[in-house]
Amino acid sequence: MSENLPSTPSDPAGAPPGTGGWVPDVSPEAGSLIPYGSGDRLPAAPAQIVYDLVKAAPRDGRSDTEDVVVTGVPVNPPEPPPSPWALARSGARRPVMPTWLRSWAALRSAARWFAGYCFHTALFHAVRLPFYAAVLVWRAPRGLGRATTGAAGWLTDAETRPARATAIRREETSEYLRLAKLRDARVRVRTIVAIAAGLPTIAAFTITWMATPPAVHLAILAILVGVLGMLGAPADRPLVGPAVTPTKVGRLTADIVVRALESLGIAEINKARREGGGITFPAPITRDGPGWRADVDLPYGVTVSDILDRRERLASGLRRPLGCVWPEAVHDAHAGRLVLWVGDEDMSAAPAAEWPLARRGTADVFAPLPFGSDARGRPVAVLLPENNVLVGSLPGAGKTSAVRVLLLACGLDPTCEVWVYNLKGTGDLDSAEKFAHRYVTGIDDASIEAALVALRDLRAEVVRRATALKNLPKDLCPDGKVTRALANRRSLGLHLLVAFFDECQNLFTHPVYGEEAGTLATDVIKLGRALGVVLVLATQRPDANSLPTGVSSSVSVRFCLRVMGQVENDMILGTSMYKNGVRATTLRPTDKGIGYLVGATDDPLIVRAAYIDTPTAEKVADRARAARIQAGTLAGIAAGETPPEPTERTSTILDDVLAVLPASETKVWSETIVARLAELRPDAYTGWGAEQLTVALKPYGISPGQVWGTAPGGKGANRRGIERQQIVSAITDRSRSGGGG
Ligand SMILES: Nc1ncnc2c1ncn2[C@@H]1O[C@H](COP(=O)(O)OP(=O)(O)OP(=O)(O)O)[C@@H](O)[C@H]1O
Repeated sequence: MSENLPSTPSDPAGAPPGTGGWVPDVSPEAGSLIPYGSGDRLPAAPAQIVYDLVKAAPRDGRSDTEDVVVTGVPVNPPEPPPSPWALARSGARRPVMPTWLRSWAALRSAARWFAGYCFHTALFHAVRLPFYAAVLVWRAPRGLGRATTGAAGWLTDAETRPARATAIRREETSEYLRLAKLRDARVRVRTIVAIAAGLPTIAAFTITWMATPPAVHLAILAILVGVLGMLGAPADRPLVGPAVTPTKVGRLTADIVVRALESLGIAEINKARREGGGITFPAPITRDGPGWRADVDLPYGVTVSDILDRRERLASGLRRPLGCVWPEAVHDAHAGRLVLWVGDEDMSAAPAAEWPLARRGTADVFAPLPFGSDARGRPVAVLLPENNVLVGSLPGAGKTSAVRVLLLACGLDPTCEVWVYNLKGTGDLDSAEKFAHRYVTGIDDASIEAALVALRDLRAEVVRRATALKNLPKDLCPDGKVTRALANRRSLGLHLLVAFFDECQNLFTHPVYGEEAGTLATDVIKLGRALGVVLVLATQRPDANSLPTGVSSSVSVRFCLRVMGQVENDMILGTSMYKNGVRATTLRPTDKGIGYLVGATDDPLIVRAAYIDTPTAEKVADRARAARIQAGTLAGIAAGETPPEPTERTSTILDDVLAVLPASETKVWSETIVARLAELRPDAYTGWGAEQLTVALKPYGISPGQVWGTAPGGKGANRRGIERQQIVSAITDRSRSGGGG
């Protein structure tokens, strides 16, 4: 009904412009709408509550924080409760335990915060102690003066002096005499008290002074000066200031949201507002995590993408830092439904939530792995089985750190086999050496070739797994895919195998290995999904040349940190994402580790990846290694085994094809060659068809032609095949150019 109702134009007759519209009835029969400006009630309608601020926006100098109240019905939360029972029925029950007591992690985090707070406060004041001392000394004479005047005033009953003066002025002799008598009595008593208390005190003080060493004298003097200094403090200038200045974040109200949306300069919004239609609120603005959430229906014709384009202006309109303002589309609603979440704190400035596995615990790679948190501070996890992950951004936005989170999580599951190819050549992922089966870092040809060999091996592994899975009894593998139960049966070799390729553009753009690598990666992504082989690819150059289309279109989980343009955005996040308002282009250079995550949850989500610094990563890797030693699964490079044989690493498709083409055969059918290749290296070539051979040889400029041959039955035929001489020439060229092999 919210969309079907006229927002405002159907004002009751006679309502002056700017006073009509609809606001929700918050009476127990919630759902009815009250036309404001008329005082009439519409019949109750069982519908969604619509908050319409078309004409309620502040144009009359009201402050932002004031509620918009029209005909006595407030639009902005919190609303005066119509009846406690109605409120209780409709309200969400607050959790019995406070959030910080609901898990050990939360409790630890709260305790850490408190300890940090105390430490900071203590340090803050400790540094200022000399200053405090100087101020106290400066104020002590005034304090002494105040103390003396106060004591003299008390002894002489100074407080009744005005009463006596009044009696004298009014010439009330008897009243004056009564007051004077009273004063004399008081002064007498007070003098006796002063002598009785003062003389022993002075005596005790003198004895102590004479009996104690100079250090104690100093302490006594310091205390005296301190007390006098405090007595001498001006009322408006306290000695000690607060160590933490609380950030006061204003409430998000409908007025503020409307004002911000109006300030975006979107013609349709302003036109709709002028005509009395416009912005409605399908739900009250509520607290959601450490911020406010407003659900907004934009005027007809305005889409959420229009708003996302102007996030910066929106932040200005809301008077909040950019990193606090996170507008989102609601993908299962209409294109004009906006969810605006406004955080109390800039996301990039807020401390990142600690990675739950940073200090203790192991992981289960068949369950979602903790990855980071969303803008609202809710944990975000990524499921690896049946997925592949692509991470992309401009240099330095936090790709490797995001990859490291997944890498260490995989390491913490002793059943998970991890291969790491850091083609950036830095030591960012070095901690993985302690538990990974394969670990290579470098940007030289040898490292890139090693990555290619890994992809070949992965492809062969996929083929092996497919056969292994097919041969399993159906009751063990009802869904035809690798499961935790199958992974636990070590002998089957169906555990999860996750291969990480950081800066994978260096592999895919390699003049010799690039094309084959692209084909292999696409195959592995497409075929390995259900077979427990997962690729995690990170690239800082997401364009058509650096990321094969087969790869960019097939990965299912995508994390895009800051990028420059629409092409890169859609390359990483998927086609039309930019158009749909999922724009990593709006992120700022300071938004390190923050990006859009697509595929891990139903809707794209803005996520801050957990940040694991190098010392912590080393400790996590130690735990991962220990867990593997205990489970008996430490293998490969982490167990000191030698990396794959150099012959294997340097052999290429050219060498293998030449190996199966004896000099006696000048031209051979492609199908014959792949059959021989499968015999030569079953692990690498089983399952290959003539098509794959064509793709694999294409980078070397070799394409099949028509070849006359004889089929097994003895019948001659013309089919597609390869000339041996082409292979020989390609190998010669490669050797001349120093291309390896
Ligand atoms: N989640 C995060 N939270 C806070 N800071 C982060 C986060 N991720 C990364 N950073 C910061 O950003 C810096 C760069 O991160 P990282 O090396 O992962 O970027 P990159 O995109 O891989 O860079 P390059 O493209 O050069 O490889 C880190 O040193 C760290 O200071």
